[in-house]
Amino acid sequence: MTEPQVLPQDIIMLMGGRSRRMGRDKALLELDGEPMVYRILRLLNGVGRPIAVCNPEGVLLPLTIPMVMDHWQDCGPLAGIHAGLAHGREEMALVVACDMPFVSPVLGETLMKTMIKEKKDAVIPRVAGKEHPLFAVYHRRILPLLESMLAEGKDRSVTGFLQQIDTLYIEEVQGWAPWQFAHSLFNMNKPEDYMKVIHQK
Ligand SMILES: Nc1nc2c(ncn2[C@@H]2O[C@H](COP(=O)(O)OP(=O)(O)OP(=O)(O)O)[C@@H](O)[C@H]2O)c(=O)[nH]1
Repeated sequence: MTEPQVLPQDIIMLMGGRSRRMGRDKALLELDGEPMVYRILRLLNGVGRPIAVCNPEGVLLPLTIPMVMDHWQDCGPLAGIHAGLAHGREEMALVVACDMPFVSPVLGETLMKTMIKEKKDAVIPRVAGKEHPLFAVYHRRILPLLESMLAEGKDRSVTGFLQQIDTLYIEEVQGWAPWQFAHSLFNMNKPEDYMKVIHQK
């Protein structure tokens, strides 16, 4: 059997959130008996080299991938992107939130190839005007700006940061219906989102 080709990018799996709205750790939510963190790693197998970015309470599951902590704790996903990029090896990284049950390797590869072709700082999917910066590709050269923004502490929103870098938005994937694009970016914040996924799958 041939091994999947690993593309030259890191995969930064964000799992350092507090899951307050969900009421329990989103990384551990199960679908068909499989915790989300394992599911995402399986779905994205071959798309890059994964790294998990956690909080100090850590992960209650054994992971065979490198795990790092945020340098700025409780500062949200932007701090997780920073930690992942700082520990990454490659020039680019695909960021993925741990609460996205339908992530697509095809979209991951499309974002990366677009990044290589267009030479941007970030390539972000956008569906019906809504940005999805937590399934997106970022270039390592954004690190210094990211660090100064986190250190300054005024605006730690990912969307605020995207306005300061050279960001390209992609609004379709060749050969995909719009619903497929939206579906692959669905994320779960509240128990009702999780219930919807369980009942609709
Ligand atoms: N490393 C890291 N990841 C984070 C942090 N905050 C959120 N995330 C991750 O970012 C993704 C989206 O998280 P959110 O839903 O915005 O935040 P959350 O804290 O998990 O959930 P809420 O408490 O309900 O807002 C998930 O994968 C989280 O694990 C953080 O401070 N550090």
